[in-house]
Formats: sequence, C-alpha cells, structure tokens
Amino acid sequence: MRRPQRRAVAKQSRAKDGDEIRLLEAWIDAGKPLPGTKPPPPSEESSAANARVRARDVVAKAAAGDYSDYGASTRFDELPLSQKTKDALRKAGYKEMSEIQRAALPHALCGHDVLGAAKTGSGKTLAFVIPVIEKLYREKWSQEDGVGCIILSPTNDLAGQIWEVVRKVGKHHNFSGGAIVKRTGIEQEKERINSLNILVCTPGRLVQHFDETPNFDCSNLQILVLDEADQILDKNFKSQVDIILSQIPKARQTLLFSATQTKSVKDLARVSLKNPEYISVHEQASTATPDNLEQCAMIVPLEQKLNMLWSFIKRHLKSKILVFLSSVKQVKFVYEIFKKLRPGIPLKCMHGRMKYEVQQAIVAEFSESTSVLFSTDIFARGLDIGNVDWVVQVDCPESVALYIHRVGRTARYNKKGKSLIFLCPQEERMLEKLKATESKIPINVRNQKWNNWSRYLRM
Ligand SMILES: Nc1ncnc2c1ncn2[C@@H]1O[C@H](COP(=O)(O)OP(=O)(O)OP(=O)(O)O)[C@@H](O)[C@H]1O
Repeated sequence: MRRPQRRAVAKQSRAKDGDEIRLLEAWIDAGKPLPGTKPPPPSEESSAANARVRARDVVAKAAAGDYSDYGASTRFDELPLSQKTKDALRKAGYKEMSEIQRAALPHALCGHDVLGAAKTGSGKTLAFVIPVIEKLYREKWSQEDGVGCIILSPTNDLAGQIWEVVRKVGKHHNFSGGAIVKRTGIEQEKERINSLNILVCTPGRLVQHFDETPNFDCSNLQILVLDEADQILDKNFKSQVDIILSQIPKARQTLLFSATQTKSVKDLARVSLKNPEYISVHEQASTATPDNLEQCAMIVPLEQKLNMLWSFIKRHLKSKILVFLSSVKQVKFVYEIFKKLRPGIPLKCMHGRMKYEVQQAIVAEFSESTSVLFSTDIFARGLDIGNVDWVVQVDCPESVALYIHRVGRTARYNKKGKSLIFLCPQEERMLEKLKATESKIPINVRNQKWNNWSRYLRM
C-alpha cells in the first residue's frame, strides 16, 4: 500500500500533468500548421545566441494563452512538447532540429498522418518517436490501457535501435514498452505483451503474437509507425502486414518514414492514410545521398573482386570499414579466409543466422573500434553506427534503393564518409542505373584496367 505522503505527491504530479496537457492541447490546436505547409527557411533570429531566450518567450506566452505558430520553430524547446520530453531531449544533446524534424514534427504533433522522406542519417527516427511519446502522454496513457503504439521495422536490430531512442526520449515518462525481438523468447513475451504501451518489432514477430497469444489486444491502438516504410510495404512483408492491418483500428494516426519512400497509391491505400502530409525535404536536392558522402565505383573482373577487397583493407588499416556481401555463405567465406590471412585489423562478421545477442555484441564492438565488418543486407537499412569511414559493396545491390541505404551507413548526420562499389563488366547495367539523372547519385567511376588498380585503392 502507498504511504499517504507518496500518494499526495503522486496526486500533485498528476494534477501538474493535467494542467500541462490542457496547455499543450490548446497550443497545438491554436498554432497548428495548415495542411500542405512547409516551415519557412530558418531566419537570422534563429541564431544560437538568442534561440534560448526566444524558446523561453514562446513557452511563457503559451502559458499566458498567447500561442505561437510552432510550424516555424527551429529548436525542440520551441515546440509544444511536454517538459519531460524536452528535458530528455536536452540531456541527450538534441537542441536544433534537422530539416525533416522541422518539417514533420509540427504536422505529426497535431495528429496528421505523415509520409516522410529524407536522406539516410538525417534524423527521421526522432521525427516519429517524439510524436508517439507526446500523443500517449496527452492521452494520459497508462499500463492498463495496453498497446497504444506499434512501430514496425524490417529487422530485429533496427527494432532494438529504435527502442533505445524511445527509451532515451521517454525516460521521464511512465510508459511501458519494448523491442519485441527474438531475444526474450515468445513465451515470456506472451505474458507481458498486453501490458506494454509501445511495441517496436518486425511484422513477423507481431503476427506471431496475433496468432499465438491469447487475448492479444491492439483495439485501442493510437499510432502506427512504419520505419523503412517502402520495405515494410513491399511484397516480402505483404501477407504479414495485411494481417496486422486487419487487427488494428482504422481510426488511428499513421506515420511512414524512409529515405526511399514509396509513392505508390496502392501502398498508401493499404495503410488507409487520411489526408497525409507528404513531406520530402530533400526532393529538390541535387543528390539522393548525403552531401558529405564521396562515392566511387570500380569496374573489375568478377574473379578479382576479393583480391581488390584484400588490397583495399590492407591500405586502410586505420579505418572503420563496413563491407556488404549478398549472402550469408559469402559473408562466412570471406570472413574465414581473410581471418586466416591476418590483415592487421580486427575482422568481424554479421548475418541473419546469428543469435540476436551475438548480433548486438558485434554491433557494439564495431561501434567502439576500428575494424572491418563483413555483413549481409541485414545491416543495410536504418542502423546508426557512429564514424563508419568506408562502406564497400563487393556484391552488386539489387536496386538503386538498396545502394542508397547501404552507402547511407556512413556520412550520417553531418559527418563525412566514403563509399566504394566493385562492379564486374556484367554488372555495368547497375552502374548505368546509378548514373542515370533521375537517380541523383554523384558517383565517380574508375574505369581503368583492373591490373592497374593498386594506386587507385589508395583513395
Ligand atoms: N536534431 C538532431 N541533432 C543532433 N543529432 C541528431 C538530431 N537528430 C538525429 N540526430 C542523430 O543523427 C543520427 C542519424 O539519425 P537517424 O538514425 O534517425 O537517421 P535516419 O534518417 O533514420 O537514417 P536512415 O535513413 O539511415 O534510417 C543519429 O545518431 C541521431 O542521434
């Protein structure tokens, strides 16, 4: 039983939350952006020197009933967000919003469905995590209310990473939740899934719960998020996504994000978007890949690709290198032979047949150290590892979109990065696609004779 003093504190805190929620709702309603509007370019006023003063003014004015149009905000603390979320963002070092966050957050906060597109590494995760937390907070969501939000991700690792962002931003709130990934075991998950408010998972795992967990109930769902939406809506996940959509209410907010967003009317009809805001902040940009990314392609005979890779690694022993290969077999093979040859830099490998805990340990080690990681495309989308110097593609990606996601593991959020792709003459068709004007990929091609390559590998 709670002591009377603790009960009084809890009551006081609930009353404070209630006051803040009323203020936020009035502010969100009064200052909401009109449908179809974009934020104006940041003005001189938004310089760091007076930004904090301006943010304080905005909040003080809102408290006095004078609500600003938050659609023009440049900082998180100028938005109508709960103090708990603002404190968590500040502590995590997030102050200025990125372009996609500036454009998407005002619309998402006031309940619009959003179809968001922005380059890899540009901060899309916060653009959907913040609205999720704020919506549940304003709805006074508690453990008894059950599942209020589902965030779908194509892989377990990405689900785990998104959950860490939810935890970081929601750390002062009282929501329950988790990444529903293979780690815990389905039986343990079944016992607690109905008491979780925010689920982050792959479509497959969620369907397993719909099939096997007695009384699994999502009828109260408020928000559905699809990260890497174009992949979640493609044919590989089709049957699972159809089951999920048939089990959740249509009256909900839906947020779709990707660096290579779908515009297919069919896809959008499937998720029943209501007057969605199509927010593509880099649509007019001259490149589809990050500005700080240097990209290079080399044409080499198939049988020379591994020699080239070996020479490349030997010349970059002080770099963090992510190497993409197309199958588990290839990853294991290259990892094993290169390990025997001892290149002088730690080697690691990662693929979907590993246990989730092992994958997590490898990601953590790779984040910390200078090393080479051989990986399948399990790593291609979404994963945010700091300071990857090079992405090397030994096997040709099957689409331009996959190329964009693979190279997007470097040059993230204003950092610099480089990428190299080895293509054999039979794969030059992909090179044409990458070089096509509409792909907007500034790639340099080294087309010299392959046996003259060594000086080029000193890039
Ligand atoms: N406003 C911000 N200020 C500073 N850093 C930020 C901000 N927003 C995001 N970041 C950082 O930028 C990095 C990339 O963000 P995120 O993973 O959300 O990118 P993304 O757009 O989802 O990329 P991808 O398309 O590859 O999934 C992360 O390390 C994140 O912490």
